[in-house]
Amino acid sequence: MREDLVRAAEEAARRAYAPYSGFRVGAAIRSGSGRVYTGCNVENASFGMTICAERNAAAAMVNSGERKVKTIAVVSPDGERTFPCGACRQVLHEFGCEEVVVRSENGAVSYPFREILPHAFGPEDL
Ligand SMILES: O=c1ccn([C@H]2C[C@H](O)[C@@H](CO)O2)c(=O)[nH]1
Ligand SMILES: [Zn+2]
Repeated sequence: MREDLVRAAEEAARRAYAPYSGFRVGAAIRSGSGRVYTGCNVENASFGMTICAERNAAAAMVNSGERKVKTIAVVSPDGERTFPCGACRQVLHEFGCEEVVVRSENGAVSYPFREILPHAFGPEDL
C-alpha cells in the first residue's frame, strides 16, 4: 500500500519539468476516497514561478473534487529522503494531511504530519 504510493510518486517524478535544477521530484496523494493523485515539479525560466510536486498533486486532488489528503508520498531521484518544503507543508495542512511517506535506503518510511509541521496554522484557527 505504502509502496504503491511510492511507485506512483516515482512515475510522476519521470514527468518532472526540471531543466534548471535537474532535481526531479514526484508526489502521490492518497485522498479521502482512497484515490491516488500525482504531481511533479514544474520549473520556469523565471525561477520563482516554480511549483513543487506536492502542491501540484494537491491541486490535482482539489480539481477532482476532493478535499482530504490522507497520505502523501514524496520521492526525488538521489535516493535521499525528500520532505515537502515549508510552503507545501502549509498547503498540505489545509487539506488535513495525516501522514508523509518518504523513500529511504530501507524502503518507505512514514512520519505523522504533525511531526513535520507542529503547531500548524490552518482553517480551524480562523
Ligand atoms: O519537496 C520538494 C523540494 C523541492 N522541489 C522542487 C522545486 C524545484 O523545482 C526543485 C529544486 O528545489 O525541486 C519539490 O518539488 N518538492
Ligand atoms: Zn514545496
